[in-house]
Amino acid sequence: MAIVIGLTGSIASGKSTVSLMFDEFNIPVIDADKISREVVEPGEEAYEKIVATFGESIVREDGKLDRKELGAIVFENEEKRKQLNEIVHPAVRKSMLEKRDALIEQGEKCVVLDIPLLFESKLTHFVNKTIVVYVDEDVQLKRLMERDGYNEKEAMQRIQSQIPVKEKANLADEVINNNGTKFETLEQLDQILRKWNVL
Ligand SMILES: CC(C)(COP(=O)(O)OP(=O)(O)OC[C@H]1O[C@@H](n2cnc3c(N)ncnc32)[C@H](O)[C@@H]1O)[C@@H](O)C(=O)NCCC(=O)NCCS
Ligand SMILES: Nc1ncnc2c1ncn2[C@@H]1O[C@H](COP(=O)(O)OP(=O)(O)OP(=O)(O)O)[C@@H](O)[C@H]1O
Repeated sequence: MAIVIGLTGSIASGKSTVSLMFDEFNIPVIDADKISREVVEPGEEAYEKIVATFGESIVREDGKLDRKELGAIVFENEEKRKQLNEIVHPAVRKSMLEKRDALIEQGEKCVVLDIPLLFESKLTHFVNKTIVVYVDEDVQLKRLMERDGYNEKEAMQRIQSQIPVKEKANLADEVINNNGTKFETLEQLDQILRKWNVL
């Protein structure tokens, strides 16, 4: 029986950082953020729906979505964020499940689904075990502002659009504390995977 791990956390808590560590263990990761970019490429059904809903101002000159502009709209307005989710999420879910099943079919013993909104979207039935990558909110805010160049208001809007990472930690099978160094994070991941007999 393959084990399917749901990797989650809050924005900028360190999911992608932990994802890269799974790569080093040769464990495949299916990345919901990456898929959510693929399913909105021009010509895809979700793309057409987004343009019809949000208007031409969120389309760049090259025809692709202006993600910065769309982000500014949806993180300012909860109703619009929900509308966008309703368009994008079904296609993301379908693709993730197909990829998960194909990897298991190929004989992978462990597959990771990296899903930022695993708990918000109630997708825990997609996985057998959950890991939350936790950081204190001050560390999260600082890393988010540094990584994406948001001001404090923009960063806080994004943090507050999700269930607080502290609450997510209570829902997880295992928690990785990513306040420290990346090496300390790797050590915690290594321990969890040994405990689950994945390594
Ligand atoms: C709003 C969009 C255009 C902004 O794009 P941008 O390139 O700036 O950000 P990116 O997609 O890399 O997301 C960065 C992080 O923001 C958070 N986030 C993204 N979308 C959402 C959302 N709808 N609600 C809450 N948090 C979100 C996640 O933690 C994600 O890891 C984009 O995030 C989007 O299309 N979101 C809707 C789809 C979605 O929910 N994706 C997240 C997981 S499937
Ligand atoms: N232990 C750490 N020490 C220092 N910086 C870190 C650490 N972990 C992550 N970072 C940095 O913090 C930022 C956020 O991390 P990362 O991109 O992995 O978060 P994420 O949870 O994948 O974010 P998102 O939800 O936006 O996809 C990045 O710039 C990353 O390099």
